[in-house]
Amino acid sequence: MNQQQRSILIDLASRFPPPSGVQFSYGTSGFRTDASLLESTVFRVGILAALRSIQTGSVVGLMVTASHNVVSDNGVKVADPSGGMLTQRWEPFADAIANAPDPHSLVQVKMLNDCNAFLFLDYHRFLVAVSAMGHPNQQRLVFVLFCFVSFFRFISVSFIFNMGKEVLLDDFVKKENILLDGAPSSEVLLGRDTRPSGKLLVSASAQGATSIMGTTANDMGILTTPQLHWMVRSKNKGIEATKNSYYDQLLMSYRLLFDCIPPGVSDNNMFEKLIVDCADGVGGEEIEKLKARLSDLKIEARNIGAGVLNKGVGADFVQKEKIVPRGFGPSDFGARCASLDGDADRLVYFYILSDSDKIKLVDGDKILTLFALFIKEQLGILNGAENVKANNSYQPCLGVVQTAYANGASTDYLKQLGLEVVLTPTGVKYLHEKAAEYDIGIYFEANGHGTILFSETFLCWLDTINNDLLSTSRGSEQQKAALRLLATSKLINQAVGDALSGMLLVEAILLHWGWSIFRWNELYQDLPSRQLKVKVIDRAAVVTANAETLVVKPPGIQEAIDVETAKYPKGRCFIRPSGTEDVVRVYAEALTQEAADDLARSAARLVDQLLG
Ligand SMILES: CC(=O)N[C@H]1[C@@H](OP(=O)(O)O)O[C@H](CO)[C@@H](O)[C@@H]1O
Ligand SMILES: [Mg+2]
Repeated sequence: MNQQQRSILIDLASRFPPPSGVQFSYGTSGFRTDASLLESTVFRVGILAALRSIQTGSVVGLMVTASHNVVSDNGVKVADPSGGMLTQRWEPFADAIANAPDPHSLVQVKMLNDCNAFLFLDYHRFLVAVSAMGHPNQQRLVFVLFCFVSFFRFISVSFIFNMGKEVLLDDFVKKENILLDGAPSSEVLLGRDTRPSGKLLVSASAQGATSIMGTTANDMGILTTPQLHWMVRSKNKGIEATKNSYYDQLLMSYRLLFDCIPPGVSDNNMFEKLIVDCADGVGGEEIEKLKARLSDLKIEARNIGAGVLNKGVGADFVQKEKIVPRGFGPSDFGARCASLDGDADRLVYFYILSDSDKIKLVDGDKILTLFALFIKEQLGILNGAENVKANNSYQPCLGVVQTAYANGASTDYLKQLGLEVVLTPTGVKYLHEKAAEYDIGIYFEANGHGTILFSETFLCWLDTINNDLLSTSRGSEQQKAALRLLATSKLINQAVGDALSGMLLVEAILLHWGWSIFRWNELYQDLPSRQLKVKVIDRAAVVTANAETLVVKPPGIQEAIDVETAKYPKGRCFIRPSGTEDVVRVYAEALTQEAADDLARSAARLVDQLLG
């Protein structure tokens, strides 16, 4: 980093001093906290995004959102050039840059100032000594001695103080081989959800990004988190990256799936409207845009922005509380309903049970199961095709990825279908990475965040098969199966979980089989479960292993949980530190709701006794 860049950066950074006494950590989903504490962090994440863009020679995204958190919170996360989450390798740097104590510590060796302080002390001593002497020879001697001592002190102090000290940005740039001088132009796409604090924070992040010379910050305005990820991915593939092109792609592929519905499928479900709770977040406005262009699906959007974001509404509320969200009531009994979260990257379905505020939740696990059944069916049809039999050297591998929060009944059901099911730690960065190892990888968190990833190899193979079938048996079920899979790969967001695209795929699959939400929900019965959270002094004291199903630290707690769990038939229980809140989460599952509640409460008590 040259001197000019250094001074621009220090000057800008000093306008965004970090709050005192706050330690930031790039958690499950970037940095998240009270919005008033975040200006310096988003500025610095802007710098990080610019450096990542320079390193990869690609467009990088920066999203200002706190998803399902309360409206006064905000957050920031980076989308890598693939459209996925920031590479985990850069997370320690994200922590370091967010926690650097002052602007100078980003680019300068602060310790030189300490050396100067030592020299000042010497100079002061020198003046005192000289003024006490009468003879000029004595004064000269003291002067020479002063010069010697100061010189050696400067050398040794500089050496000792700077030994092992790092200049954060310079060191990182060197280590990651980022060529700042003469680098090709770099670009960061910025986006935000509807939080009132978002505008100011985006402006700070833009200043951070452009403080790195040659970087352009392109503000995409208010959009859903998955839209920003989709735009980053598209732009890097040379595809137009606008909201319009996003909707074009979604609607075109939905239409293709609609046109491929097998003949004779019951249309019971077809004309019933879908009611969507938009969490009073960004999904509200976006779903209105989608609706305006959708002729084959009736959608009624509620909680589209007039109420308080995420308050008694949204996917997180519905999934955790299992009660009707604000704006819904007994008159909606029997309707097919869905909930998005504040930034529209989570989706759950539900229906209202009669005479109560209770709902039947159709969660991320059920969405995953629906997708898995559909893909499996299409692959089965395709395997029956002569062209595929003739070219059977390639067998696409389908894998399913869940976390420990997946309901045990869903995992059992998926395994019974003969599918390979893998568990990863919580956080889509882990699930996404694992799913990308398959030809077709389906991942979902129980809370409704997930997608289907298709490998390039599989898509090339599918394209060839589809072209062959087009010439030999156009319009056959086999050719339609190939087309359905191709359309699904375009409809479902390949960058990240996306409530809007996920919702269209759910709707297309329900239509494909003529299923109601009740039929879908009957695939398997969820085991009763309970989630609790416990406030602790230091959540980092809890260390887990085996995809968060075992506690390694503090010692003794896992054994105690095991003793409690053994008391309940089909009992399962685990604890883990949250990555987005200052709590330890407790999850329990058992044969009855009462048992699940008891087990969760006993585990929460253990956590409280040991760590509270
Ligand atoms: C139990 C639960 O729902 N945890 C959520 C929540 O993470 P925690 O680390 O549990 O706070 O927020 C994450 C980001 O949205 C999401 O990926 C994750 O699934
Ligand atoms: Mg979200």
